[in-house]
Amino acid sequence: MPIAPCGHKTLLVRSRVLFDRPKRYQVRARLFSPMSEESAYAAATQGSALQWLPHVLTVAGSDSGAGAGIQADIKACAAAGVYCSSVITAVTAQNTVGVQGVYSIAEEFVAEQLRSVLSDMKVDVIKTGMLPSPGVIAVLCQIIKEFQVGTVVVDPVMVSTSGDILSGPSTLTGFLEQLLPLADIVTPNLKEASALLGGIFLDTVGDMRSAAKSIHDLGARNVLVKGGDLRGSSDAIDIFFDGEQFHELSGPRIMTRNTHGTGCTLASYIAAELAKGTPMLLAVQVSLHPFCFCACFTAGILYATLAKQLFIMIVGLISGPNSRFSADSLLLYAVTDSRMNRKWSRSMAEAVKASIEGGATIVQLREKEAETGKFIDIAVKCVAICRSYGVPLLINDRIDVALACDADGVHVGQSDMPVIFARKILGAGKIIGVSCKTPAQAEKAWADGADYIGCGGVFPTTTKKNNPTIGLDGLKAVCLSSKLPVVAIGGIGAENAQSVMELSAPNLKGVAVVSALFDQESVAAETDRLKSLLMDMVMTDR
Ligand SMILES: Cc1ncc(COP(=O)(O)OP(=O)(O)O)c(N)n1
Ligand SMILES: Cc1nc(C(=O)O)sc1CCOP(=O)(O)O
Ligand SMILES: [Mg+2]
Repeated sequence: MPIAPCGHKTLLVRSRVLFDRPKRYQVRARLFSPMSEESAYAAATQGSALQWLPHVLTVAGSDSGAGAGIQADIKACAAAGVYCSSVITAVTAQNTVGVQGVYSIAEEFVAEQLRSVLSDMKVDVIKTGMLPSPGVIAVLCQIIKEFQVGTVVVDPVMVSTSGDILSGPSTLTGFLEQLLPLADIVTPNLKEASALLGGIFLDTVGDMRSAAKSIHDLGARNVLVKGGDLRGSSDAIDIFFDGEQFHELSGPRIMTRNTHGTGCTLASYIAAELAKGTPMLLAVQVSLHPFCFCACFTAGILYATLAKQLFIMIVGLISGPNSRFSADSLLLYAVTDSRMNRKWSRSMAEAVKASIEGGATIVQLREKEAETGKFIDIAVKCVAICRSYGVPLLINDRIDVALACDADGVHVGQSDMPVIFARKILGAGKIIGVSCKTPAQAEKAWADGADYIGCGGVFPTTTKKNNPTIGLDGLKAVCLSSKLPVVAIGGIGAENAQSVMELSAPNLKGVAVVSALFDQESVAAETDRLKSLLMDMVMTDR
């Protein structure tokens, strides 16, 4: 299909037809992460669909048993929905018990593999694993600089879980002087952190904090010291340090010796999240989260690896499009109201379908009156409708209902189930939104693992009783302090949407609306009207 250089909208819409890309990436590329016209054209005409996909390049050793190394990295990225290319630095004869042999690849051939991939494909993140020689580290660092790779995740693999040496002491200088200064995050376990710091003894969480700071001082921008091996603690505690703040990420320890490959899997999952644009701390939290809610898996790093890989694959497969939240879907957020449906004599299913046909980009079932059985009944129908259109459906307040109907997530308020517990129950694959009226609430939402913030009431509303109005200033304060995407709510319609979207806050992604869509004769027509206005605002914004 020939594509002529043309206006931005047309080009992107056409290029969307060319590639059978997952819907979330279509929307992102089309609306919110516009490439320049030239690069969109180049991608559409020269490149493959790979140009559009988040892409991790793993530079690591092959594990014949496939529990760790390159094989684990590829599986973790696949489970996270991210393309993974691989540069092999060593071939190991290995199983879950130990390493029987290592054959290192010459640095020249590692360089050749790196150049092959980087000269052809857009790589978002390089993740490093086993780097068997100082020469391999040197060529890797040189090529990272040469190709200006955006993000580097360093898993400083030195000794396998079984105790076998994978990178000898000769590589230490390379790690310290060349690789760590390029690292956006480094993920040592206790032994590796100790080795990087000249063999110091790490025995307490306090030691882990000091180690994280010292490794940060060596040049890594973020450090995750994994405490799975820490003695005497009932919880597995990891310390994350971003140069300013420490975060203690803890979860109950699993008593297992089956830890082969855990480090590779975690670092790859973090790399995959970063490739998708997830902010650093959230990427780390999400990578630890999938394992929190199941009795067999815990936050922390002592997991049974094979079961863990299986689990993340299952999460990836069964949760499908729900597992990855795109902030772009907040553009026109339809929040239902059954009283309005009764007034206009339509069923919830009819209302939801009409809002999607009018252009709603996400739907929330806000059901304040129905009994649980009835709510689930309605929700099951609406999930089926939304899924058939590829639009996420969230459930207001009720985590149990969301689970029962396999909704894409929930929206909770400050007096509903706290985000941290909702996340534990729902896992990383579901979307969690939380209402925030203040910067402090926004900060907590982020730390607790929410995906987005609903902020209002921006204007007075009659839909929700006794709802304090925070105004445009209140909305702006929350947006400016929030690391999460924000959707504005409360009294918003076609007449004032522009004043909301004009706030110069890049994380303000859209408007959530009840009455201006559902207390109307034609839901589809009103949704379409508001959607067109929002689209125009987004387009002119660029
Ligand atoms: C997108 C969005 N933002 C805010 C809310 C309000 O949630 P909450 O404060 O829990 O109030 P109720 O909706 O439960 O009455 C929302 N529902 N959606
Ligand atoms: C459900 C809800 N939450 C709000 C908040 O401020 O958190 S305002 C609101 C109701 C919004 O309805 P309408 O679009 O009809 O004004
Ligand atoms: Mg609520």
